[in-house]
Amino acid sequence: MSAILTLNAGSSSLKFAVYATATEPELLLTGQVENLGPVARLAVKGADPRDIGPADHSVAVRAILDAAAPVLGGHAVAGVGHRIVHGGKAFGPPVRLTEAVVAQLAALIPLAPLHQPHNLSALRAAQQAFPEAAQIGCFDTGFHRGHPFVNDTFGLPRRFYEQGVRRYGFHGLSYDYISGVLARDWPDLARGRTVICHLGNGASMCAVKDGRSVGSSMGFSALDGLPMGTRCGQLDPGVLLYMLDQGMTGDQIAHLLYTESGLKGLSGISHDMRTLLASDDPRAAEAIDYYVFRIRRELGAMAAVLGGLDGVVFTGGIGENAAPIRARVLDQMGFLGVELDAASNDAGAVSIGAGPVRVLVIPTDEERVIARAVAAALTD
Ligand SMILES: Nc1ncnc2c1ncn2[C@@H]1O[C@H](COP(=O)(O)OP(=O)(O)O)[C@@H](O)[C@H]1O
Ligand SMILES: CC(=O)OP(=O)(O)O
Ligand SMILES: [Mg+2]
Repeated sequence: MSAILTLNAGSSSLKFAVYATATEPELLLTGQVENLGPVARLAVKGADPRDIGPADHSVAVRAILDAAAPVLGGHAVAGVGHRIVHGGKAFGPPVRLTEAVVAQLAALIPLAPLHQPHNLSALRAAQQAFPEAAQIGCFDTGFHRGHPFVNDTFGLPRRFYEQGVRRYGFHGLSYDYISGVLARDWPDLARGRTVICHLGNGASMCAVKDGRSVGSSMGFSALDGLPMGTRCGQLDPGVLLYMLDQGMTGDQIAHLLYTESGLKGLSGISHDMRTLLASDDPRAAEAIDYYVFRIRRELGAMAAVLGGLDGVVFTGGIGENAAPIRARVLDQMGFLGVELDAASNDAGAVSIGAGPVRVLVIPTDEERVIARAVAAALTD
């Protein structure tokens, strides 16, 4: 029996899964190295999490290959599926990661510096470990490639659009997975108008109509839209001009916007929502206030884009686990038909709405979307 390995490098975690190859791959093992940085943790399902000390993405890949070895031992790895955050203008559906493709993807590193280099270094590690396996790239931007022009463009001279300066949108593997769950379990909703809130360390929202993305809060890079763990979210471009005028270099600005901003920058305490929720420091409260405010604003904007709302879905580390954040996001949203059932929300139920708009909490599974793509590629 052959196996599929998936590698999903996020900004704060490296998630993996091992499947037995089948059209609907059968999960054998899943886990992640989380909290990448000075005290990273390896959490493999079914085992106690353990601290692995300082770990960047490359240390994490090695820890994952070690952790997966006992399960992989009995199976030949036929394919490795990689989450690739940015596919740019050229890539939508999954592709084989040939050297020519990798060269094009490497050119997109400046557009997703927290992800793209790690996605590609995970590929190199996997090529070394499994030289016979098919290496398949699955793009976070893919789900959004059919965006209508108005949500794909900026108000810049046309040549920038032609060059690829577009609102790509990200977290597409997550939105693809959630849309699949809706189609299976809530078919009426899948045909309707839904806002999916992917609230993880990176965060975005997607307006989905009849199963297709018609708008995303993230744009050209994974900086736009909502404030995130360490990223700023939507910013007046005049602020960038001000920073340049103050003598900051492009690299300094990039570092500030990607790694020193968002919840971390506003609170001065942590990028981690768990820490902020547990803190009684007023700066933590203000960071959360801004986070919630921006999600609410985007929800209203997306309801307008969709021409109404049939469903709201929460997913991602914060969306799935932080009941108080969900409650605050949906407070006083009755004018949109959104009411929260507080008891279901606190109990961690799947369906937490009380009004006409269905409100759901659905754990995302980007790995499964990747594994399905690998399985399909293996039969081509
Ligand atoms: N119980 C919880 N309450 C609040 N926030 C949580 C909880 N569990 C996880 N989180 C948040 O989820 C974030 C990680 O989300 P995740 O989707 O796994 O991240 P990534 O973007 O790296 O894929 C963490 O930064 C943490 O703030
Ligand atoms: C695109 C992005 O922000 O991804 P993540 O949430 O995994 O950091
Ligand atoms: Mg993620």
